[in-house]
Amino acid sequence: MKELEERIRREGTVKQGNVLKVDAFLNHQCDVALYDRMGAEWAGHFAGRTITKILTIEASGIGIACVAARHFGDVPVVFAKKAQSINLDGDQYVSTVYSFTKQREFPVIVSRKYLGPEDHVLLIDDFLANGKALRGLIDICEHAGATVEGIGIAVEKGFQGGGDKLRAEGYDVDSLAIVESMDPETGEIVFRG
Ligand SMILES: O=P(O)(O)OC[C@H]1O[C@H](OP(=O)(O)OP(=O)(O)O)[C@H](O)[C@@H]1O
Ligand SMILES: O=c1[nH]c(=O)c2nc[nH]c2[nH]1
Repeated sequence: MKELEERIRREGTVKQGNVLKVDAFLNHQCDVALYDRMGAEWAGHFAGRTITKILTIEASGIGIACVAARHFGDVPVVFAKKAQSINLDGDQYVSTVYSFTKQREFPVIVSRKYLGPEDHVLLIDDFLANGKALRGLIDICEHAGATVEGIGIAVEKGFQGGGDKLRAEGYDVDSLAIVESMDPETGEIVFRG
């Protein structure tokens, strides 16, 4: 998606430790009109697939997934929680995810009420790096007996390999911008062609 690539070039900054900071529009301050155009792109890519639910993971995926849902017939959006809460009751699917930005493991929890074998799921997230977050969500779908129809990602860091491993396993991963390399010294960002 050219618009997203240009926005990353214009407003993104490359940090040490393979971190791309795009919090001016994607995952801190939110450009909702951009989210809407991203949702339209995924709707085009996944047209023809039956999607009954969108699944994402807190925190940064939630806003993007909710706007995307408007392009998939307003299907419900479920987000995996990263902490137990007195607000979570009943039976849960639980997995574990190593957080790239927080550098520690979190439980990922989805109530059994909101995901089941009848569901055809689109996974949505802001970033795909090593693929840990998606592995947690896929694990939860497997526990639920739900079908993963596809994966929509805003920014994939291709050089970290998580996306290509998932593609090799047969998942339909649609990343709107794939960063092939980025240099914290010069700030240069190269996208996959
Ligand atoms: O492919 P991966 O290596 O798993 O990296 C991608 C994940 O990392 C971020 O989550 P994180 O827990 O760092 O922060 P968040 O609370 O901003 O979502 C991002 O939102 C993705 O969920
Ligand atoms: O803002 C972010 N920048 C990143 O480089 C990244 N990788 C995973 N998750 C991320 N979030």
